[in-house]
Amino acid sequence: MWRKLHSIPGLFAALFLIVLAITGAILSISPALERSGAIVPVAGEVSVAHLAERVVEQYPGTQQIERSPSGAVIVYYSRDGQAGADLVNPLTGKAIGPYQPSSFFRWVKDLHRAFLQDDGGRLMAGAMALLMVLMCVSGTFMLSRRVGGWRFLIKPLKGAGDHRIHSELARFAVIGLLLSAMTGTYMSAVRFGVLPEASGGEPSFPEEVSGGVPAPIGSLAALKNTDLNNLRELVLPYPDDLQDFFSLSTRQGSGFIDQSTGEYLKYQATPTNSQIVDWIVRLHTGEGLWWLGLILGAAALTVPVLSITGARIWWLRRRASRKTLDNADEANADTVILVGTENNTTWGFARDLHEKLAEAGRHVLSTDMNQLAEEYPRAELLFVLTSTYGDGGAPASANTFMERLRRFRNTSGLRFAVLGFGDRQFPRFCQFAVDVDEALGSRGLERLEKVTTINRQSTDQFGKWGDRITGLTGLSLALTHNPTPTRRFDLELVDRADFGLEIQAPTSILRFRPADRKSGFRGLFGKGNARLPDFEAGDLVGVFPPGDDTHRYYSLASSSDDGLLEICVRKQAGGLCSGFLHNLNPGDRIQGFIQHNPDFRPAPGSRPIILIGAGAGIGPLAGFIRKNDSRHPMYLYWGGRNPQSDFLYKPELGRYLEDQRLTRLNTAFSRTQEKAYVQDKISEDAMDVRKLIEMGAQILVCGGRDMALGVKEVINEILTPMDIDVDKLKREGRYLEDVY
Ligand SMILES: Cc1cc2nc3c(=O)[nH]c(=O)nc-3n(C[C@H](O)[C@H](O)[C@H](O)COP(=O)(O)O)c2cc1C
Repeated sequence: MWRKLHSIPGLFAALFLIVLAITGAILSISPALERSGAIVPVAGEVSVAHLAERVVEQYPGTQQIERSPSGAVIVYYSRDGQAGADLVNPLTGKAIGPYQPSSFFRWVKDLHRAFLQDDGGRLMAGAMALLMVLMCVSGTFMLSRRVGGWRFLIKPLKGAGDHRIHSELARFAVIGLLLSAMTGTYMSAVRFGVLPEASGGEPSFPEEVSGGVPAPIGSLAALKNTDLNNLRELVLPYPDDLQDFFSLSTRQGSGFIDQSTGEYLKYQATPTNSQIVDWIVRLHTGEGLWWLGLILGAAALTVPVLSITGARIWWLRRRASRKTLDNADEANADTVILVGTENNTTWGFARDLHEKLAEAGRHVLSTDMNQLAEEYPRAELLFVLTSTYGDGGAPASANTFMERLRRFRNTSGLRFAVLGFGDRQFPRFCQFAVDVDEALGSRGLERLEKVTTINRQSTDQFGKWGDRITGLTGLSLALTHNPTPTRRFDLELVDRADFGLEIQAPTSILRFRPADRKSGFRGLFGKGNARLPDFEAGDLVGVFPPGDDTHRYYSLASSSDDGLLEICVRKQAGGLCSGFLHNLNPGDRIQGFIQHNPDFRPAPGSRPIILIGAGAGIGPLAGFIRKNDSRHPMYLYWGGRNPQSDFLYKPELGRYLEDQRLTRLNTAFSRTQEKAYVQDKISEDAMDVRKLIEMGAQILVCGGRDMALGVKEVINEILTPMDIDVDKLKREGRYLEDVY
């Protein structure tokens, strides 16, 4: 529901909202500009009487003195029958220059208020402000759901690309946008009479005046008692009319002052409702609050980017999940397909299944696993297609599924089959699918087919699963989905550093730069401009060995900002891809693609980070340290075999210690006298490690599975007195693993 509330009005209103936001941002500068040119005396320094006296000396024909919310003082006068207006210095009453409101700002204001139209435009602007309120609220609800609850709204976000930019910007700007939108809506509602205007701020005209000889303006008590900074406007009496009076308006109230006695003839304090309205207008315009104006302006500037990224997210989601599939509704579906995905490839398989089931006459509903309803009253078949992420965990579109499942009622005797998508390169192959299968079974649903796993999106395995389902249900399903091949780019090896040859653990640090394909015009003219795609240390590069269409993932030790793509690769016995990489010479080329892995990153902030790795697992950890420009406390535990042979990144780590990007380095070597593993070093440092965890430290582990298990065991021992365990830290995002 929140998504619909967010995306439909968003798409419709994007263009109008962009105009409102950009004009709002421009207007937000105006109070700050005015303020920077204004002379503002300190409170108590200048009274209205003092100012009026000076002004009248300079402008004998003064009719009105006005003070703008930013502090500029304007005198309206008549001279030789001509009306004029000057900006004056409030300390001396002398002219600064003629008062000429900027025609550019006036035009921008008209565009902002009414799209340069009359009431129709104003109504549209008001409606847009209301839509913006809706978008801010629905967006905040969506974000809270995405991060797992309101408590986590400010925690570091996962994800990459448009999603990440959209959420980060929205989180930064939402309060400012909401404030502008709510105050704008209010102002519009008052303008069109939907809400009543504030009233009762003006006193009635005085019935009687003293009629005495006018006293010098600087001696009038009511004006002497009013500080200039509270002034809004002072209207002077008509010259030589003894029955006329001063009319004074201040922040606190309005009144009429006798020109002879200098006393108030009538006074009315500003009622609370007028004060509230006044504040609402100031909060919207930033008038008199120039710093707030600039903050609101900065927030408004995010709207064009939010609109573009929002539209792209909507479009990609629509294309990927094709929610426009001929979807049955929850009440009528006889077949339900639930999809768990991080990067949407699983949706491609789900779509094929959906279409084939629909062709076979079923009423099919396909949706994300996180959208599981409380019941599907008519459904007989449930298919769950899900990938696995992180260390055997749920992908993004299924991360609240298990919780939702607890509220699910199986009212129609559903039979289910789970199909897991994963990659055997990861130790917990299709683990989430297995967990979902077990959870559905334990909710009393009948298993149509045992959980099936598909390695690397194999079309062949998918087809075979379809054949089995055909046999079990009698529905003819010739499943044929063939995922689109990933876009690859070329890389050229720049240099390599080799380690571990003497101790039978050949490991190399390989650095690549983007390679030009040198085709077409670019190839003909000069070097071309190949660029690395965006990535961070901890992301993965998928590498294709020649003649093989199956990629292998390697964790990245550099980020694209470094200008090079760096990986650390251990040569596996009989390993096709690692063998190929180890045989490369500078100038040789490979093909790869980037797979983002935002779940494996150090958290921002000042809490300590404990990095733990062994062998080639040091790659991404070294990348994190290299990027530690803010000198975040970082502790590295790393295990190798022999310091003379496989001490990877030794010189770099020395430099990082020196310039404090790395706080402490602890190494363990297993093929020396010491015979120590990394977990032994952690165990020796148990007290220190516990203290760091008590301070909120985050732990990142990278390397082989056995090492990761050993480390987990030791950390669990360290945590015992704290009455927590690694699983709890994992749930809090404080224990991350990149294990292979
Ligand atoms: C960072 C990362 C972690 C992964 N972790 C696992 C895992 O633990 N187990 C597994 O079987 N597959 C794992 N995979 C493989 C994906 O599940 C597999 O590529 C799947 O087809 C992706 O489908 P999706 O794009 O719909 O999410 C991982 C992939 C990546 C990029």
